[in-house]
Amino acid sequence: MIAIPKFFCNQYLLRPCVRNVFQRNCVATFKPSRQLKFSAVANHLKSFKLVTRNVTISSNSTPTLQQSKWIGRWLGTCAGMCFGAVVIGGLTRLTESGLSMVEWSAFGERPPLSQEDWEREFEKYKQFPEYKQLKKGISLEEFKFIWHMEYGHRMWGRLIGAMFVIPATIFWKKGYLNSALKKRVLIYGTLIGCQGLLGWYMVKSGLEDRFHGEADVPRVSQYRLASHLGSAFVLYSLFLWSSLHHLLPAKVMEVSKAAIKFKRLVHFSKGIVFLTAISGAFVAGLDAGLVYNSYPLMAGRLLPEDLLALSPAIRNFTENPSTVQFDHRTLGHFTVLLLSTVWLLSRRVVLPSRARYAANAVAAMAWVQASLGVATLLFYVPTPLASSHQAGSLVLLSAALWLSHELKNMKYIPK
Ligand code: HEM
Repeated sequence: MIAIPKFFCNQYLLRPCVRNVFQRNCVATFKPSRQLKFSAVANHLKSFKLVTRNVTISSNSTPTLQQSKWIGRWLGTCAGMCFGAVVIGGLTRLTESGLSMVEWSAFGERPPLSQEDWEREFEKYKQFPEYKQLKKGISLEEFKFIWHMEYGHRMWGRLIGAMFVIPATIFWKKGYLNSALKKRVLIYGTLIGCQGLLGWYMVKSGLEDRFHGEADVPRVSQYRLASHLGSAFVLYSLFLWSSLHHLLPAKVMEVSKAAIKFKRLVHFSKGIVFLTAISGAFVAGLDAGLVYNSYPLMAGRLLPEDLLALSPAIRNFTENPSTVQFDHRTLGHFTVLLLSTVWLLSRRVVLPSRARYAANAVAAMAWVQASLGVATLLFYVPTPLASSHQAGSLVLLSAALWLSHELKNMKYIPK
């Protein structure tokens, strides 16, 4: 039996007959009669160990196919849970619940159990600007609702932590993880921790005593909201990418120069989807979805009158709600145009069949997402539409990631 790590196949671009066996597995096995065919491969694998008389070339750096599947399922579950966290976080923001818990503890806050506990918690909330300026006079029942929304979001985050750490420890101990995976696990774990800290750092900005006057609405900093959402998107993307790597490995293909250009365009589009999503976070953070509720014009104009109202001009891009909405619309339009071009080009180049499905999904989702955005605007940001638009951005990003993952192993080999 001969076992060969997948990265080796990618690196050496093995002939198609050999590749087909390798693509699906991190480790491929062969009967002794076929060994000779792979002797050339074996020669390259000097750092691997010859074990049995059937020539087992094994590397402690490679999980088996079965182990790889389990790792893929685990990372896929973490990705799904991150998706859930983004949706719950969005609902928490849209129901104005995010500032109801005024304290934070890394290992979990104890929920109030008795009537006295609840009243004490409510009293604490009353000391902060959101209650004083926005929610004065709400009942204890209303407070309980917003408190539970925020509590649910925090606990979901901790559940992700547990869902990540427990299997990671088991897989690590059982030797399922090679050194590259161990590094990744450490990075992902750190990112999960940072995500929680960033969440609290964001909430703190809404609790500070810095809101004065009627027009000054107590809310979290749009910069911190965008960072919290952005890092959630990064974490989700890493989990999804690694899960695809284990469950749906990309085909190794020799392709034309045009296909390589297409691959670069897909990478660029993925970046633009991410950028558009971050600009959306600024719209959400400044409640900029409520400043111009007409489409395609903004109060009858292509460019809003107050586009550069703040000085210095650079501040407008992150602090002026009109400019922030304008930028997000423009980026949204550009995203749709770009992804439609990707779809058109995908018909003209030779691609793996799954990549074609992914290109269809990306283009269709871009149109759905833009339509949801327009509807959110025209109906003055109702919670169900705004939440669907937010979830749609993750679906769109997932489709873009899937497409670029399918193209990952396409290589151009000059003749
Ligand atoms: C097609 C690419 C688009 C993507 C990837 C995208 C993504 C996003 C994201 C991630 C948010 C933040 C949601 C949140 O944190 O709650 C957002 C908010 C928003 N987007 Fe988009 N968007 C796109 C297109 C559009 C278009 C074309 C429009 C309208 C012309 C639009 C209007 C809005 C509005 C009004 C909000 C604020 C909603 C709120 O306050 O919750 N979007 N977008």
